[in-house]
Amino acid sequence: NRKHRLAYDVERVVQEHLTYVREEISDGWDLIHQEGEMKVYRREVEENGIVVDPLKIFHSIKGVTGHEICHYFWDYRYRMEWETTLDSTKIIEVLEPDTVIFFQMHKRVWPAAQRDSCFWSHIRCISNSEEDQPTWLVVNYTTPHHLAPIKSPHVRLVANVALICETIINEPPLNIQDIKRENIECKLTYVAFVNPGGWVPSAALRSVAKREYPRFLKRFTSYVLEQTRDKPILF
Ligand SMILES: CCCc1ccc(-c2ccc(S(=O)(=O)CCO)cc2)cc1[C@H]1C[C@H]1c1ccccn1
Repeated sequence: NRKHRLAYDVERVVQEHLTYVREEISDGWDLIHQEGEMKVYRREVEENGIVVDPLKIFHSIKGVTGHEICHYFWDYRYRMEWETTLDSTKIIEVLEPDTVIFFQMHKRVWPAAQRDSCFWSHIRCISNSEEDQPTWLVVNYTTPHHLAPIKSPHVRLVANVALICETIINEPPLNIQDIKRENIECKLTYVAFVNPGGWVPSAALRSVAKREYPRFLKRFTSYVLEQTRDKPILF
Protein backbone atom coordinates (compact mmCIF):
# COMPACT_ATOMS: atom_id res chain seq x y z
CA ASN A 1 0.00 0.00 0.00
CA ARG A 2 1.17 3.50 -0.87
CA LYS A 3 2.77 5.62 1.91
CA HIS A 4 2.28 8.97 0.11
CA ARG A 5 1.51 10.29 -3.39
CA LEU A 6 5.18 10.21 -4.49
CA ALA A 7 6.17 6.88 -2.93
CA TYR A 8 6.27 5.05 -6.28
CA ASP A 9 8.35 7.82 -7.91
CA VAL A 10 10.81 7.78 -5.01
CA GLU A 11 11.16 3.99 -5.23
CA ARG A 12 11.68 4.05 -9.01
CA VAL A 13 14.34 6.83 -8.95
CA VAL A 14 16.21 5.27 -6.00
CA GLN A 15 16.37 1.88 -7.78
CA GLU A 16 17.58 3.57 -10.98
CA HIS A 17 20.44 5.26 -9.11
CA LEU A 18 21.37 2.01 -7.35
CA THR A 19 21.54 0.31 -10.74
CA TYR A 20 23.71 2.96 -12.40
CA VAL A 21 26.03 3.73 -9.48
CA ARG A 22 27.77 0.36 -9.92
CA GLU A 23 28.23 0.97 -13.64
CA GLU A 24 31.91 1.35 -14.49
CA ILE A 25 33.01 4.68 -15.96
CA SER A 26 32.77 3.68 -19.61
CA ASP A 27 34.03 5.64 -22.57
CA GLY A 28 32.18 8.86 -23.19
CA TRP A 29 32.98 10.10 -19.66
CA ASP A 30 35.83 12.64 -19.43
CA LEU A 31 37.86 13.05 -16.24
CA ILE A 32 37.61 16.86 -15.95
CA HIS A 33 39.03 17.38 -12.46
CA GLN A 34 41.09 15.42 -9.95
CA GLU A 35 41.96 16.66 -6.47
CA GLY A 36 43.28 14.26 -3.82
CA GLU A 37 40.75 11.41 -3.57
CA MET A 38 38.15 13.33 -5.62
CA LYS A 39 37.67 12.38 -9.31
CA VAL A 40 35.15 14.40 -11.33
CA TYR A 41 33.77 12.91 -14.58
CA ARG A 42 31.47 14.55 -17.09
CA ARG A 43 29.70 13.50 -20.28
CA GLU A 44 29.00 16.26 -22.79
CA VAL A 45 25.26 16.09 -23.59
CA GLU A 46 22.99 18.76 -25.12
CA GLU A 47 19.21 18.62 -25.37
CA ASN A 48 17.70 21.11 -27.84
CA GLY A 49 20.91 23.16 -27.65
CA ILE A 50 20.85 23.21 -23.83
CA VAL A 51 23.84 21.75 -21.94
CA VAL A 52 22.60 18.93 -19.67
CA ASP A 53 25.98 17.28 -19.01
CA PRO A 54 25.73 14.43 -16.49
CA LEU A 55 28.30 14.71 -13.69
CA LYS A 56 29.72 11.79 -11.71
CA ILE A 57 32.08 12.40 -8.79
CA PHE A 58 33.92 9.70 -6.82
CA HIS A 59 35.42 10.73 -3.52
CA SER A 60 36.60 9.11 -0.30
CA ILE A 61 36.78 10.91 3.01
CA LYS A 62 38.65 9.53 6.03
CA GLY A 63 37.09 10.05 9.46
CA VAL A 64 33.36 10.09 8.65
CA THR A 65 30.68 7.48 7.90
CA GLY A 66 28.29 7.34 4.97
CA HIS A 67 25.44 7.90 7.41
CA GLU A 68 27.03 11.15 8.65
CA ILE A 69 27.67 12.41 5.10
CA CYS A 70 24.07 11.68 4.03
CA HIS A 71 22.61 13.13 7.23
CA TYR A 72 24.31 16.52 6.75
CA PHE A 73 23.50 16.54 3.03
CA TRP A 74 19.81 15.73 3.52
CA ASP A 75 18.89 17.70 6.63
CA TYR A 76 17.74 21.24 5.69
CA ARG A 77 19.03 22.64 9.04
CA TYR A 78 22.63 22.57 7.81
CA ARG A 79 22.12 23.40 4.16
CA MET A 80 22.87 27.12 4.21
CA GLU A 81 26.05 26.42 6.22
CA TRP A 82 27.76 24.50 3.41
CA GLU A 83 25.77 25.46 0.27
CA THR A 84 27.33 28.69 -1.01
CA THR A 85 25.36 28.70 -4.28
CA LEU A 86 21.93 29.20 -2.70
CA ASP A 87 20.10 32.40 -1.80
CA SER A 88 17.48 30.44 0.16
CA THR A 89 16.12 26.98 0.89
CA LYS A 90 12.95 25.89 2.66
CA ILE A 91 10.87 22.79 3.22
CA ILE A 92 7.42 23.22 1.69
CA GLU A 93 6.07 19.76 2.49
CA VAL A 94 6.97 16.75 4.64
CA LEU A 95 5.77 13.55 2.92
CA GLU A 96 7.24 11.24 5.59
CA PRO A 97 10.11 11.48 8.10
CA ASP A 98 12.76 10.68 5.43
CA THR A 99 11.10 12.35 2.40
CA VAL A 100 10.55 16.12 2.20
CA ILE A 101 9.97 18.66 -0.57
CA PHE A 102 12.35 21.64 -0.84
CA PHE A 103 12.02 24.94 -2.64
CA GLN A 104 15.40 26.67 -3.30
CA MET A 105 16.51 29.96 -4.85
CA HIS A 106 19.93 29.51 -6.46
CA LYS A 107 22.38 32.38 -6.69
CA ARG A 108 22.34 33.94 -10.13
CA VAL A 109 25.00 32.51 -12.48
CA TRP A 110 25.77 35.44 -14.84
CA PRO A 111 24.76 35.82 -17.69
CA ALA A 112 21.95 33.30 -17.07
CA ALA A 113 18.62 34.17 -15.46
CA GLN A 114 18.29 33.23 -11.76
CA ARG A 115 17.34 29.58 -11.18
CA ASP A 116 15.03 28.11 -8.60
CA SER A 117 14.46 24.44 -7.82
CA CYS A 118 11.72 22.34 -6.26
CA PHE A 119 12.54 18.73 -5.51
CA TRP A 120 11.64 15.86 -3.25
CA SER A 121 14.59 14.82 -1.12
CA HIS A 122 14.77 11.28 0.25
CA ILE A 123 17.30 9.68 2.59
CA ARG A 124 17.62 5.91 2.92
CA CYS A 125 19.79 3.23 4.52
CA ILE A 126 20.20 0.02 2.54
CA SER A 127 21.59 -2.77 4.67
CA ASN A 128 23.01 -5.53 2.52
CA SER A 129 23.34 -8.55 4.80
CA GLU A 130 26.75 -9.86 3.61
CA GLU A 131 28.76 -6.59 3.81
CA ASP A 132 29.44 -5.23 7.30
CA GLN A 133 28.37 -1.61 6.74
CA PRO A 134 25.12 -0.47 5.07
CA THR A 135 24.88 1.88 2.08
CA TRP A 136 23.37 5.30 2.81
CA LEU A 137 21.95 7.47 0.03
CA VAL A 138 20.16 10.77 -0.60
CA VAL A 139 18.23 11.52 -3.80
CA ASN A 140 17.06 15.02 -4.82
CA TYR A 141 14.55 14.88 -7.69
CA THR A 142 12.61 17.75 -9.28
CA THR A 143 8.86 17.73 -8.69
CA PRO A 144 6.15 20.35 -9.29
CA HIS A 145 4.38 21.78 -6.25
CA HIS A 146 1.53 24.27 -5.75
CA LEU A 147 3.62 26.11 -3.11
CA ALA A 148 6.49 26.55 -5.61
CA PRO A 149 4.92 28.40 -8.54
CA ILE A 150 7.26 29.11 -11.44
CA LYS A 151 7.48 32.91 -11.57
CA SER A 152 9.27 34.85 -14.28
CA PRO A 153 12.10 35.96 -14.49
CA HIS A 154 13.16 32.88 -12.47
CA VAL A 155 13.81 29.68 -14.43
CA ARG A 156 13.00 26.30 -12.84
CA LEU A 157 15.92 23.87 -12.74
CA VAL A 158 15.28 20.24 -13.52
CA ALA A 159 17.59 18.17 -11.30
CA ASN A 160 18.08 14.51 -10.55
CA VAL A 161 20.89 14.22 -8.00
CA ALA A 162 22.08 11.31 -5.88
CA LEU A 163 24.70 10.96 -3.16
CA ILE A 164 25.47 7.29 -2.48
CA CYS A 165 27.83 6.40 0.38
CA GLU A 166 29.62 3.28 1.62
CA THR A 167 31.42 3.12 4.96
CA ILE A 168 34.76 1.29 5.14
CA ILE A 169 36.25 0.24 8.48
CA ASN A 170 40.03 -0.06 8.10
CA GLU A 171 41.79 -2.49 10.50
CA PRO A 172 38.62 -3.12 12.55
CA PRO A 173 39.50 -3.55 16.23
CA LEU A 174 38.11 -6.62 18.03
CA ASN A 175 34.97 -4.98 19.40
CA ILE A 176 33.05 -2.34 17.44
CA GLN A 177 32.88 0.18 20.29
CA ASP A 178 36.67 0.63 20.08
CA ILE A 179 36.47 1.93 16.50
CA LYS A 180 38.00 5.41 16.23
CA ARG A 181 37.50 7.98 13.48
CA GLU A 182 40.92 7.19 12.05
CA ASN A 183 39.65 3.64 11.33
CA ILE A 184 36.66 4.80 9.23
CA GLU A 185 36.31 6.11 5.71
CA CYS A 186 33.35 7.08 3.54
CA LYS A 187 33.50 6.23 -0.17
CA LEU A 188 30.94 8.33 -1.99
CA THR A 189 29.54 8.59 -5.50
CA TYR A 190 27.76 11.82 -6.39
CA VAL A 191 25.76 11.95 -9.61
CA ALA A 192 24.01 15.06 -10.93
CA PHE A 193 21.74 15.28 -13.95
CA VAL A 194 20.90 19.00 -14.03
CA ASN A 195 18.96 20.64 -16.83
CA PRO A 196 19.28 24.40 -16.31
CA GLY A 197 15.68 24.68 -17.48
CA GLY A 198 16.32 27.30 -20.09
CA TRP A 199 19.07 28.42 -22.43
CA VAL A 200 22.51 29.17 -20.88
CA PRO A 201 25.63 29.77 -23.00
CA SER A 202 27.21 26.29 -23.27
CA ALA A 203 30.80 27.36 -22.60
CA ALA A 204 29.77 29.50 -19.60
CA LEU A 205 27.67 26.72 -18.04
CA ARG A 206 30.38 24.10 -18.60
CA SER A 207 33.02 26.27 -16.96
CA VAL A 208 30.73 27.13 -14.02
CA ALA A 209 29.88 23.43 -13.52
CA LYS A 210 33.56 22.43 -13.80
CA ARG A 211 34.45 24.97 -11.11
CA GLU A 212 31.39 24.74 -8.86
CA TYR A 213 30.80 20.99 -8.44
CA PRO A 214 34.26 20.15 -7.05
CA ARG A 215 34.16 23.32 -4.93
CA PHE A 216 30.74 22.48 -3.46
CA LEU A 217 31.64 18.84 -2.72
CA LYS A 218 34.99 19.84 -1.14
CA ARG A 219 33.30 22.49 1.00
CA PHE A 220 30.47 20.11 1.98
CA THR A 221 32.79 17.24 3.01
CA SER A 222 35.06 19.62 4.98
CA TYR A 223 31.93 20.92 6.75
CA VAL A 224 30.90 17.37 7.76
CA LEU A 225 34.43 16.59 9.04
CA GLU A 226 34.31 19.77 11.15
CA GLN A 227 30.83 19.04 12.52
CA THR A 228 31.57 15.41 13.43
CA ARG A 229 35.20 15.73 14.65
CA ASP A 230 34.49 15.49 18.38
CA LYS A 231 31.09 13.73 18.18
CA PRO A 232 30.46 10.00 18.67
CA ILE A 233 30.56 8.11 15.34
CA LEU A 234 27.11 7.79 13.72
CA PHE A 235 27.16 4.41 11.90
C1 LIG B 1 22.40 27.57 -14.47
C2 LIG B 1 22.29 26.33 -13.59
C3 LIG B 1 23.40 26.35 -12.53
C4 LIG B 1 23.20 25.24 -11.51
C5 LIG B 1 22.15 25.35 -10.58
C6 LIG B 1 21.99 24.39 -9.59
C7 LIG B 1 22.84 23.29 -9.52
C8 LIG B 1 22.70 22.29 -8.43
C9 LIG B 1 21.44 21.78 -8.04
C10 LIG B 1 21.33 20.87 -6.99
C11 LIG B 1 22.44 20.49 -6.28
S1 LIG B 1 22.30 19.38 -4.94
O1 LIG B 1 23.48 18.52 -4.99
O2 LIG B 1 21.02 18.70 -5.04
C12 LIG B 1 22.40 20.27 -3.42
C13 LIG B 1 21.14 20.94 -3.06
O3 LIG B 1 21.17 22.27 -3.48
C14 LIG B 1 23.69 20.97 -6.65
C15 LIG B 1 23.82 21.87 -7.71
C16 LIG B 1 23.86 23.15 -10.45
C17 LIG B 1 24.05 24.11 -11.46
C18 LIG B 1 25.18 23.96 -12.35
C19 LIG B 1 26.08 25.10 -12.61
C20 LIG B 1 26.58 24.06 -11.76
C21 LIG B 1 26.74 24.18 -10.29
C22 LIG B 1 27.25 23.14 -9.56
C23 LIG B 1 27.33 23.25 -8.18
C24 LIG B 1 26.89 24.40 -7.57
C25 LIG B 1 26.36 25.42 -8.36
N1 LIG B 1 26.27 25.33 -9.71
